[in-house]
Amino acid sequence: MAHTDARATLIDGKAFAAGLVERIAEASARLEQTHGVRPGLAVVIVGEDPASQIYVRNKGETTARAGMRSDTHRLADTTTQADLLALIASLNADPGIHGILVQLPLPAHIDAAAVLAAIDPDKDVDGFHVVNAGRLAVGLPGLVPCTPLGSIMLLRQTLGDLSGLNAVIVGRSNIVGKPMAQLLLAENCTVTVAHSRSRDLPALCRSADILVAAVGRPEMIRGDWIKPGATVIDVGINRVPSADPVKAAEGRTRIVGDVALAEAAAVAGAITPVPGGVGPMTIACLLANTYSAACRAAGVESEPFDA
Ligand SMILES: NC(=O)C1=CN([C@@H]2O[C@H](COP(=O)(O)OP(=O)(O)OC[C@H]3O[C@@H](n4cnc5c(N)ncnc54)[C@H](OP(=O)(O)O)[C@@H]3O)[C@@H](O)[C@H]2O)C=CC1
Ligand SMILES: Nc1nc(=O)c2c([nH]1)NC[C@@H]1CN(c3ccc(C(=O)N[C@@H](CCC(=O)O)C(=O)O)cc3)C=[N+]21
Repeated sequence: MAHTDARATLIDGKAFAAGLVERIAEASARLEQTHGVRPGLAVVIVGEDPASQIYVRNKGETTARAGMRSDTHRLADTTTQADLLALIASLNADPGIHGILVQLPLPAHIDAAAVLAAIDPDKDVDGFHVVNAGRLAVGLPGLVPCTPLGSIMLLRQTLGDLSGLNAVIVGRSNIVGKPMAQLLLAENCTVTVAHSRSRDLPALCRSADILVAAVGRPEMIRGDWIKPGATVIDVGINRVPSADPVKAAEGRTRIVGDVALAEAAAVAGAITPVPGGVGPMTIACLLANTYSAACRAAGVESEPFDA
């Protein structure tokens, strides 16, 4: 994309996601007409974490917009691991449910790894099961984590072919950083994964043609860490006090990314804003994964969405 002035292009993830959800809705309707299968997603949330409640509500609304079935299971934070595993077993066995998402984080008394391992890998629409992580690592088809998948779609839309570009990912979590590295490698990028022990992070970031921030620290990445013209994908979702001190005193909050947006936009070629960037893509990709899991269950080839 041409970089003609000092202002970066804002990558409109919200608009891209809306178009994607529309295409998924059409493909889902065709699947239902031709094979009598309506894609079904089950979301399981344990406890009352307010941020999680927002994601779960957004997912429910978007799933309805796509004409899919969406069941939300709200469990008390005192729920035992055994009860949660029993619910997952029943969802694994339910032919009307093609995707299962267990909202993270789980309460401390529950072993999250054991819970993720209990989900049928073919219904693991988060792509967090070791079988799907393994498939991604060796290049086999499988369910790919939604946030990295959505980020790659935005990069391809912005840059086209990613071959040979230097990509730096800040963050090495199993849900964002590591799968993002696998996907960028598959796109023929030269990939560096940075984390809390990395030395001279600003210099590392300045070497990036593609910079992915998945840290969870509000506005940590500054404008002078960015290579002029680089493409920046800000995955961070951080709740901070409102910029207006009166509202802040009332306890009002706003959401910012891991990148200082105004500074970065003066240097980068293109950048995803927060909100309105990667977040809506995560939800759209969750629906894309649910649709493809439903196709697989029905023995049908899924239609591709990566426009
Ligand atoms: N937009 C969306 O749809 C989604 C957004 N998110 C958001 O993305 C962010 C990251 O999420 P997630 O991957 O789950 O987070 P984790 O907390 O699991 O991982 C954070 C990573 O950042 C690294 N890190 C922490 N501090 C520093 C530092 N000072 N310098 C360099 N690296 C550092 C950590 O390093 P180390 O491994 O060494 O500890 C770790 O690898 C969060 O803001 C989260 O809310 C997450 C999922 C979806
Ligand atoms: N099993 C599991 N899978 C997840 O994918 C998962 C999870 N647990 N736990 C929490 C994180 C975070 N996450 C987000 C999804 C969408 C938005 C989103 O829609 N954001 C919008 C709106 C933000 C707002 O204003 O509320 C935006 O950025 O524009 C944000 C964050 C999924 N996660």
